[in-house]
Amino acid sequence: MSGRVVARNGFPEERPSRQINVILRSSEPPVVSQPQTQESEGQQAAGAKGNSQQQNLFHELQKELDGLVGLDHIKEFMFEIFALLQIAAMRSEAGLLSDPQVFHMVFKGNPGTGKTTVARIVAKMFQRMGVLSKGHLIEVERADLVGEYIGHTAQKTRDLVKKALGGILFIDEAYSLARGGEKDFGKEAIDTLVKAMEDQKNQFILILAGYSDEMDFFLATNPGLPSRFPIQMDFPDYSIDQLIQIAEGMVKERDYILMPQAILKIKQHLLREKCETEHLFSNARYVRNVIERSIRQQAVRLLQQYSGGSPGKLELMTIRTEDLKLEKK
Ligand SMILES: Nc1ncnc2c1ncn2[C@@H]1O[C@H](COP(=O)(O)OP(=O)(O)OP(=O)(O)O)[C@@H](O)[C@H]1O
Repeated sequence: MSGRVVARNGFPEERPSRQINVILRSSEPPVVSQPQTQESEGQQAAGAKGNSQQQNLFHELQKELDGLVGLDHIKEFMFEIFALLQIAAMRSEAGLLSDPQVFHMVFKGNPGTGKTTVARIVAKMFQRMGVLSKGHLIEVERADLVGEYIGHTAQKTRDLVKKALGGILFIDEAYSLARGGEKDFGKEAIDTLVKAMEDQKNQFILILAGYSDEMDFFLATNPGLPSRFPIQMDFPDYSIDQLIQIAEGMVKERDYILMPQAILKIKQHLLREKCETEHLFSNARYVRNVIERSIRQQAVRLLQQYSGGSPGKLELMTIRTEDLKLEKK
């Protein structure tokens, strides 16, 4: 057994007990540090400081990912990549081959299941791990890629790929590019993207996102595509308990608290709403809207209740059942 402390999601804890240091750089794969006998003490100290800053940034992202409710398979996947890159560095130190992998992905799931949030974190983590040079996310949809005349689409798409270099190009509802068939300009966008994946290999990551069934159909009807996207991730709907956990996390990070009766009321409402709207239910985004609306209602209530005076700190933090406006919008 190694002495590494492994967190719940599989990543090493912040202070690993083993002796190997991982250097996380912005444009190269992580490398394993070796004792540098010729380096001056000053250089070593500066290097160690930079390395520990990089590691801290990486651990912050790791915490952000771990802080997301559920999504265990995605947390495990990120650890796989982390392990792969460390071992790749060790292999090249040992003179062994370590081919770069293809990281283009398909994210499948209903609205509000965390696809964009995860993509944003993955972009930054990949930058820290040396897979991407910048780690930004460019989020687009059909209208951003498709133009109005022949040649316009290819130009628009190439411009967006250029913007995404060093980061992730995230295409929401990617299947809408295929909706008009062969004659539609969407086809031109797909062809341009495929060409960019060849020409700018390893310079950006493409993530196609959308509803599961539509994504499956899109991939099945474009036979050239599936093999270009070796990583497919499912984002399942959150359970009611997970949605409540998400709600509690959202109020906590905004310095509010939900009264137990308010939690119960949200729970009952979510059960009803989820059942009625099925795959249109927007999961964590729905919860976020409920919370933000309640915060506005609480402000109105407090202003009316304390006209002239100021509510105490606890009152400023508390969201009560009367602050929840949960009727259909
Ligand atoms: N697991 C989670 N834990 C905490 N918050 C979450 C989680 N998943 C999503 N959220 C929050 O829900 C909101 C919507 O998430 P996000 O935009 O990532 O969903 P999406 O799947 O990309 O939706 P869409 O497909 O409609 O664009 C964001 O505020 C995000 O922070």
